[in-house]
Order: sequence, then structure tokens, then C-alpha cells
Amino acid sequence: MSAPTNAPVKAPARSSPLDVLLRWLPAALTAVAAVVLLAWPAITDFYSYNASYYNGLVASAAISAILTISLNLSMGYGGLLSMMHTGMQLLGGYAVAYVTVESGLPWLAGVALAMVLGAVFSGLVLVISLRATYLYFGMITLAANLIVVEGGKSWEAVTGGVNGIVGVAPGGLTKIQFYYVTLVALVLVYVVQRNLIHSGVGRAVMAVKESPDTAAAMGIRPTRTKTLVFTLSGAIAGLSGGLYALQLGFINPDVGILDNGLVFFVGLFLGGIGTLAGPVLGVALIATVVELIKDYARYTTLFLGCTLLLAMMLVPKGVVGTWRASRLGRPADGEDHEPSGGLPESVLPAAAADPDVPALEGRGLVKHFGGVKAVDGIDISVAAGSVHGVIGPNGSGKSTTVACLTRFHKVDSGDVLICGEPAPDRPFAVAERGVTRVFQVPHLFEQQSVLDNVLAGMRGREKYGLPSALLRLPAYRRREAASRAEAAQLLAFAGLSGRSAQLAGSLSHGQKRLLEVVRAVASGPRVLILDEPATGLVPAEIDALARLCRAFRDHGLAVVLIEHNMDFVMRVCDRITVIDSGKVIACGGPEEVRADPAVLEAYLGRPDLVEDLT
Ligand SMILES: Nc1ncnc2c1ncn2[C@@H]1O[C@H](COP(=O)(O)OP(=O)(O)OP(=O)(O)O)[C@@H](O)[C@H]1O
Repeated sequence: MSAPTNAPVKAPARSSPLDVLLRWLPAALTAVAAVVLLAWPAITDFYSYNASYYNGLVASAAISAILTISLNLSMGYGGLLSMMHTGMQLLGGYAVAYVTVESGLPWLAGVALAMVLGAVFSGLVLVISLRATYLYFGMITLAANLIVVEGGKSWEAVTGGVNGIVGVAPGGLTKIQFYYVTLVALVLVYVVQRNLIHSGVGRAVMAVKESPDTAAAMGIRPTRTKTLVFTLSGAIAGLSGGLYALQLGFINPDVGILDNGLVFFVGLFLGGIGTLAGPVLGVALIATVVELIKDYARYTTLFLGCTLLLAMMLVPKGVVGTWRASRLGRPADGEDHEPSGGLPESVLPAAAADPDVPALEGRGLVKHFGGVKAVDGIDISVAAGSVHGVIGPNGSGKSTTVACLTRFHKVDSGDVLICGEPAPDRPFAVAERGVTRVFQVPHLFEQQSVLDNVLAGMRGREKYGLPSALLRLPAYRRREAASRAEAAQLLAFAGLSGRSAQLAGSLSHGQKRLLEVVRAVASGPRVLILDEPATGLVPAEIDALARLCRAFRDHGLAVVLIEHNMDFVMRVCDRITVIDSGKVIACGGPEEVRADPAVLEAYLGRPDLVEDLT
């Protein structure tokens, strides 16, 4: 296939020198902060009689930032409301205290155990609350937090009861060395967060957060993805707890009570939930102000409460989120390009071995909603290498048929076959077998770029896992580079390449619909099901869609097109199934269907459609 050779339709806008300067400001401030933190022990030694106090302040803030990043991963990126992060911090603290004080092993072994404990505990909580929705999940984590704290108070033999365990220390390290340990840990955790979020694993996490159904339709497993991110978040919370115990020199159940979690929530919301730098910036701001008002320490909780309230009212996206949404922080809107090039070979799986076996088949499908017979014994057979239209009046059962074929609805009776084999029961598994669906209602990942949306569609085909993504191993780098090149080619094919860096939420309605189709194609399906894709598209976008359908068909793959735009249907479909009141009333080529009296009768209530048909 030819490479994209897009010519921009209009020239990009120029940035003023002030804009350029302001865009570089965050990077410049980060560099200054890094230098100050590295030199901090020397600075405090030179300027203060109480250097160890000020070094401890920064070390504590770094540990808090680690916990806040962990909270950001679960709540900000994973959409999992967690009220048990202080509990996991307590668990991590116990692990380090037990290993160093009771067992006499090195503190690093304690930190490793802290991470394992945090991961196992959070994984368990997630598994037992899989069906819980956002708020109920939060309540379950609250209960889990109470269990950890109360368990810590009661299990005296291991935890030391209410008095806890004292004498915890990073054996062999001076205070200044430990200061640098906390900084290194913070940098590593930040890099883990960044690597995760910029990888296919992170894109899957965000996709599941935005819409589990859409993610499943692209072959992403929602449960596995949630478990992964929450377990990772738990491991990081455990790490933070282990370091906290080493910093404090003791651990007791008070560390785990929810009140102590306020600072992390405030830091997260003030800095910017769902942003990379937000947790660190938020905690840095809070730590600075708390230090400045330390003479009024009894008002600290009041201050934190008021800060949270003000942050929610004035900067609901937090400092970093607000910056990113501003003119300077947001990627500039792109420009229109002419569609060009072809579909990348990699998104076109090999055509079925036996072209006579239907790519997708529904036999005797029945789905009733109470008294509504939405689907009432439908047979449908979609041939490989065809565009198969499904038409019918509003409410006739088209979308429900598709939901049955893709297992988003459990059928009352009937069979679904993919390439002659029984279809699996779960939507993500159907997608894994090569049947991808675009929903009638747009489900884009609006806060991600156009490019990232397309890349999210490729997750089902990517073979690397979490360790590879976090460490950016060669396998990951190769796959990521290939994915980006494929995504660029797909966007060029659809005429969207000029908008690749733009946030998906800022596209026009037609561009969003087109992007959804491109994202579905990115998953490399054998059968692409499009539910009313042409709604709201301008003629040029409809042409791009028609090109895409034909390119698919010409490669021996199948497209199922549910559509009310009859002109479009008649133009691109090879075969059409007409549904009315949950039953198939006609099936055949466009000309055949157009002349079928039963079809005309079904459309009599829609004279506009009759006109299109005849
Ligand atoms: N989850 C549901 N619960 C109850 N009834 C439903 C549900 N989903 C669909 N229906 C009903 O089933 C019937 C078929 O709906 P469906 O959405 O499949 O029709 P459609 O042909 O896709 O319509 P349209 O062209 O307007 O999208 C309608 O009467 C609808 O109200």
C-alpha cells in the first residue's frame, strides 16, 4: 500500500515568542526544582542549624507524593475510587517494620515485601468487588481500610497493637543517604506512571475507565485491566508505606486512619487528577503551605479541607489540568488534510481460508425485553468479502441484533457463529476473534489525542505486557513504533492525519464518528460492524467511510452496516437484510430489496425512506 502523502489544506498558526516562552515554563521550573532538590542537603546545611528537620520535610513530601501518584493511578487514570490507600500505606509500614526489627533482614527486603503486600491486598479487594460500581467500590475500599487499621490494633503479636513497632531504620544509611533514597524512589515511581500511561497498557486502562463496553468491543479485557492498574497502585502504596515507616522510625495503626489520607486527596485534586505531574505538584504545594503555617498546626486539617473546597470550585481540573486545558497547554487544533494512501497491511488480517463459510452468522436469534420482542427469530449471514447492510424502521431491532451477535446482550435463544465456529460468550472475546463493533452513540476517549484513540484500538493486537511497557524493553519499543506508524497511515487514509495531536473531544461530530471507525479498524477485525456511522457526516466524510468499507471488502473482510442513509447503503452494500418488528422481512442485493413489496410496506410510515429506496 502506498505511504500517506498528505498536503495540508491551510497553513498552521504561528506562536508568539511569549507563547513559546510560557510553553517552556513547566520544563524550566521542573529543571530548577530538580537542581534545588539535589542540592537541598547542602543548602540546608549551609543556611540552617536544623538541616535534618528540613531534609526530613522534603523526604516526607516525596513519600507523600509517591502515595498520591498511586492514588492517581487508581482514581485518576483507572477510575477506581479508593479509600484504602492509607490502609495500604500502613500495611507497607508493617512489612518493613516486621522485616527490619523482628527478622533483622535488610530494609530493602522489607520494602520489597511492602510492595508485594500492597499489590496482593489491592488485587484481592478488586477481585471481590468486580461487580461494584464506582461508589460501591469506594465503600468496599473504605471497609477494607477499616479492616487493616483494626487488624493492626488487634494482631499484637505481629503489629505491636496500638503502640505499633518502634526502632524501624534503614540500616547502613545515613539520614542524608535516605533523603536521596526517597528522591530516587519518587523519580522511579513517576517514571513508572509515565511509562504506563504512554503505553498500550495505559491506554487500555484509560479506555476501560471511559467506557468498559467500548474497550471490550476493541478486544480489551476490562476486568484484567482494572486488576492490573489497581494492583500496581497497591504495590506503589505499599512502597510509600515502607519508606514512611523508615522515615518515621516507627509504625502504628494511626498511620492508616482515613483522616491521614486527606492530604493525599487534597494534593491530588489541587495538582490535577489524571495528570502525570499533578500529584507531585499538589503535594509540593500542600507541604510548603503546611510548613509555612506550622505555628498554627491545629488548623492544618481545616486548612486542608478549605483548600480542597476551593480547588474543586476554582480549579476543578487542578493546576496541571487547568494548564493543560488552557490555550498554551492544550495541543493546537489541527487542520484538514485530503484523505490519502491505503489501509496498512497490518490491520488487514488474512482472509478466511474457506470463503464459503460466513464470516459472521446469527441463527434463530431471540431477545425479548419483557413484552418487547426486540429480536424475534432473526437469521443473518454475513459473507466474507462483502458489505452487508442492515436496514429497517426505527425500533425494528437492528442494534439489538448487533448486540446479540457481539454478545453485549445475552440471547434468549439462538446461536452465533464466527467463521463457522461458535462465538465465545464475552464481548471482549468476540472482539479477540475478530468481530469489532462501533456503537450507535459515540464513545470516544475525549480527553485523549486523536492518535491515542487510534492506538487504543490496537491494544488487542499488541503482545507486550506490563513489565515490558514499564521498562520500555526492546519488544515494547518496536511494537510502539510500528503502532504509531500504522495509526498515522490509518489517519491519513481517513483524512484525519492533520488532527492527530488534537484532543478527540475537540473534533467536530462527523470527525468523531470517522475517528471511531478508524479506531475500530485499528483493532484489525475480520468483521467490522458499524451502527449508523454516517449520521452527521458531511459528504467528504461519507466518501472516506465508503472508501474504507470498499477497501475492507476488497481485502476479503466483512463490513456490517446498520444505516438509515439509504443512498449510502445502496451505494456500498453488496447484500442487505431488512428487519421489521424484530423479524427479517427481506434479504438480498440492493436492487432486489429496493423492489421488495414487504420492504416498501415496512417503510410506508417513513415516506422519506420510501423515496430513497425507490
Ligand atoms: N435495553 C433495552 N431494554 C428494553 N427495551 C429495549 C432495550 N434495547 C432496545 N429495546 C427496545 O427494543 C426495540 C428494538 O430496539 P433497537 O435499538 O434494536 O432498534 P433499532 O432498529 O436499532 O432502532 P434505531 O434505528 O432507532 O436505532 C425497541 O422497541 C427498543 O425500545
